[in-house]
Amino acid sequence: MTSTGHVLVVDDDYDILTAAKLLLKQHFSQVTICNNPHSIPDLLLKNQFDAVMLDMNFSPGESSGSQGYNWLKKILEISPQMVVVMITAHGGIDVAVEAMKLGATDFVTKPWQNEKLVATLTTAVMLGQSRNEAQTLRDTNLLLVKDTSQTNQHVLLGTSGPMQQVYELVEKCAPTDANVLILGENGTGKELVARELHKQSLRADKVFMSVDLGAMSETLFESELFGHKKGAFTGAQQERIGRFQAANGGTLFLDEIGNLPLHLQTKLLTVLEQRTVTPLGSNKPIDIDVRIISATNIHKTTLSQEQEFRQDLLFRLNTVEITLPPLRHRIDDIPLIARHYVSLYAKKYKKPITDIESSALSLLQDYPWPGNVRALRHAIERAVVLTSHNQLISTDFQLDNQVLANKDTVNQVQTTAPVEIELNLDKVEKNTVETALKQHKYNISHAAKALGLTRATLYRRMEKHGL
Ligand SMILES: Nc1ncnc2c1ncn2[C@@H]1O[C@H](COP(=O)(O)OP(=O)(O)OP(=O)(O)O)[C@@H](O)[C@H]1O
Repeated sequence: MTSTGHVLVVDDDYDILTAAKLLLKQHFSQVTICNNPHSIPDLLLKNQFDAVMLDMNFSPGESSGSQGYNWLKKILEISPQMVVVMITAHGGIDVAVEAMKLGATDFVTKPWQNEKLVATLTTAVMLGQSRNEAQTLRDTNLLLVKDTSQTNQHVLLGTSGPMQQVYELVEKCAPTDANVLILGENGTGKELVARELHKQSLRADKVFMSVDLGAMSETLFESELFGHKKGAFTGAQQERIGRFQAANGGTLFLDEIGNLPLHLQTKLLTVLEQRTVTPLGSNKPIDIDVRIISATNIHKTTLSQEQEFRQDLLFRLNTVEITLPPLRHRIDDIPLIARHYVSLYAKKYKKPITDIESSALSLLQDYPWPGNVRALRHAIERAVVLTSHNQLISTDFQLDNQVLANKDTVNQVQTTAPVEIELNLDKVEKNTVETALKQHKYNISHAAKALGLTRATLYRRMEKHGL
């Protein structure tokens, strides 16, 4: 049976080469023979071999094997993953052992037994093919890594004070391997910051893998993250590596970490503590080396409650914490971000739009953007698609008037815990008083009026809550 595979046989004895070719071409799709080892570099450059069969001695009377060692070294220099099988004279076991120390994979003795030679080379070709495949995957991965980190889609924009602080933190902790927890409302750019941390880290040329824990079903959690063996559960028809292993050497971004149920938090904690994963259906732990960046839109106060989130896990995840401010707290960034997406979408939809009018920019700056930068980006995309002007104008934007009318509520809702609704009356009262004070810039008369209280009552409540 012929299997795919390209074999190179190098020997100075032409009879050996002819015999090898006659035998091997019945078993492999291509066999190249060569009687002059000086042609090896050129052959390696011009062909993709899966295995090389290499003689040890190339001069009459020579039996030390030193020529074979030198050509073996040369081959591995040019092609480090090459599988080399040495041909040794009968009794030359010591020489063969030495060659294997230098990187040869196996050896055959002359005169060979046909079946043994074919078996040895079949194993060598299979090993060579999987090494070539792995190399191709590594190269492709490297290209993808470069491609995704350089694309315009992933630029973190903003020059406002709050963003400067974010950049500073990113720059400081990116080159360390510290785990980072990124906090912020939906759409504030948490994933972009995670990518930036990876881009500026020592792992930049390795993979950045993102996992949305919020979207992962509980039943799939373990197999997705830790992988599984064939037959580990009904439906596991193939062995599959998990995200931890796939991200090995690189960065694993665990998005929506706050949505992880408590019992799965325990499993994650074990992996982070032990730095190993055990695929489902296996009992062999695999070492992993990944940097963990996690993110959540859940408020820190909620995360800090033991019944919601394991504090030992939180402690592992937030060696450094980066909080992204909502867009309404950095409205100076809106023109820059808006113009960036205008030009991106104008190009994408091939529309001759050059800019955005200043009145439209003011409108965007006045909008509270509960969906933050993601919502701004979508609004721009929609406007670019629908407009018939060369500059976007206010009426190109279909902003939600209700959100605009309740602008202050957006702030209030988003700055308190967005997911957990506070039910403790005392706390609700404190939050409401605090919000009213902030909204009215600590003008007691206005805040009291908004709350339906007299000034004296408001003062009493402020005192009660230590405000
Ligand atoms: N500072 C920024 N500059 C440019 N684009 C941004 C910025 N922040 C966010 N974006 C864009 O907004 C969108 C949402 O960003 P990202 O996914 O990073 O937010 P997120 O906080 O992780 O959101 P979620 O909490 O919903 O997962 C993306 O399209 C991203 O390109």
